[in-house]
Amino acid sequence: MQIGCPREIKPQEFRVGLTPNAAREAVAHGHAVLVETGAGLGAGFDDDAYIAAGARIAASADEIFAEAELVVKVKEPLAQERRRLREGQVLFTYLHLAPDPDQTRELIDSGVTAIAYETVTDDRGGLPLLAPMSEVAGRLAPQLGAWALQKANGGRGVLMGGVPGVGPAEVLVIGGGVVGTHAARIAAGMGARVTVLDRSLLRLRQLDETFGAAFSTRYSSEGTLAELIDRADMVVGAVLIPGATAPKLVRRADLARMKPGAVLVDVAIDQGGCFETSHPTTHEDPVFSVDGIQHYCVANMPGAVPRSATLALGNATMPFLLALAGKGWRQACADDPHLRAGLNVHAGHLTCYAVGLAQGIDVLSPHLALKA
Ligand SMILES: NC(=O)C1=CN([C@@H]2O[C@H](COP(=O)(O)OP(=O)(O)OC[C@H]3O[C@@H](n4cnc5c(N)ncnc54)[C@H](O)[C@@H]3O)[C@@H](O)[C@H]2O)C=CC1
Ligand SMILES: CC(=O)C(=O)O
Ligand SMILES: [Mg+2]
Repeated sequence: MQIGCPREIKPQEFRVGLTPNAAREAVAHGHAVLVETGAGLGAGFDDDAYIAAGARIAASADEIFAEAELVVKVKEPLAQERRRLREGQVLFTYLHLAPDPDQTRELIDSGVTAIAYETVTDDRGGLPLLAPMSEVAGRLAPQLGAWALQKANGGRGVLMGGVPGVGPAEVLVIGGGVVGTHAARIAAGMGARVTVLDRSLLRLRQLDETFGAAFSTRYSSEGTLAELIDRADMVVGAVLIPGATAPKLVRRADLARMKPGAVLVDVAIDQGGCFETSHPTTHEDPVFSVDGIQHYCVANMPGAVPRSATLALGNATMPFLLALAGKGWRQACADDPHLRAGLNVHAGHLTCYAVGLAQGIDVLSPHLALKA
């Protein structure tokens, strides 16, 4: 199969969908690989690394979209990329469709078959293609939040770990999944006093058993949130209902009760955000203030560390990429219900229930899509 990997064009996005290692593996399995010139540069992979892996280099994204049967990317296609997609082509990337009606409509209209990394599942209830980027974003969240807490950056001027005689920052993490766990670990490691909220008692038990006294856990409810938000110097939003728009857990009225200059890091912004006052920002201009509360809402946080993030993503996507290229999407999705859970759009139909629910659009069951 012809696999194509364009350069990412989202502002400040330096990750790449295919590592030279993955290209080498695909070529070894008999596939042809076409990579846009310069696609890997931001992650530290030059064209020669891809050529050495057996790939060809394309001069433009147009060539990739025209030739590739399977397009592999990192971020959702932007409008100019969506215009190049066509029926019969398979797109394998993050999509985050629930909060994005324009993208949803244009992907449906294009006829493409789109498999979203973030809704592929595994047999332990996890999201194996979201997890590596959640690990990265979770570890970045306290580091970036600490930057936003600095006075010169508009924050409250609180040091995460405090100093002898002065208490540490209070960090509240809402959602104890992959992002939340990694954020809590790093914030606690920086010396902050950390509390993690989740609605899953099982998850809270696992965190307690694994991390002991490094941070506290509380059951997530409106009451607990109301109690803890007033004290927080930093709140990390890390909830997820897979595929769906994030629930709004902190309302604008709640900001008035918070400490002036406190920081909200809304990692869940790619699913619409879990703070009512959030809107997506970019690495170029990551922070804005509402009612004196700092908001960090970058929707592609791992793009800040493209080398680490590309390697981590490439490790996770490789087996699915090889299955899609080796068997074709239809057989690969028929054989693997977890990959099938990633199918979001096919031949003019939406095929993801959570997105359909969010946008009020009819959904074709992924099972039926295999026959369409
Ligand atoms: N901004 C960015 O660059 C990135 C954003 N993300 C996003 O971060 C979010 C979290 O991802 P993961 O940690 O991988 O998900 P996950 O599924 O591992 O964890 C989500 C947790 O939220 C909990 N939860 C759901 N509703 C809740 C509520 N009302 N109160 C408290 N907890 C609640 C769930 O029980 C679960 O433990 C997702 O929206 C994901 O797309 C992930 C990577 C990068
Ligand atoms: C998960 C995601 O959206 C990202 O890594 O940018
Ligand atoms: Mg994102």
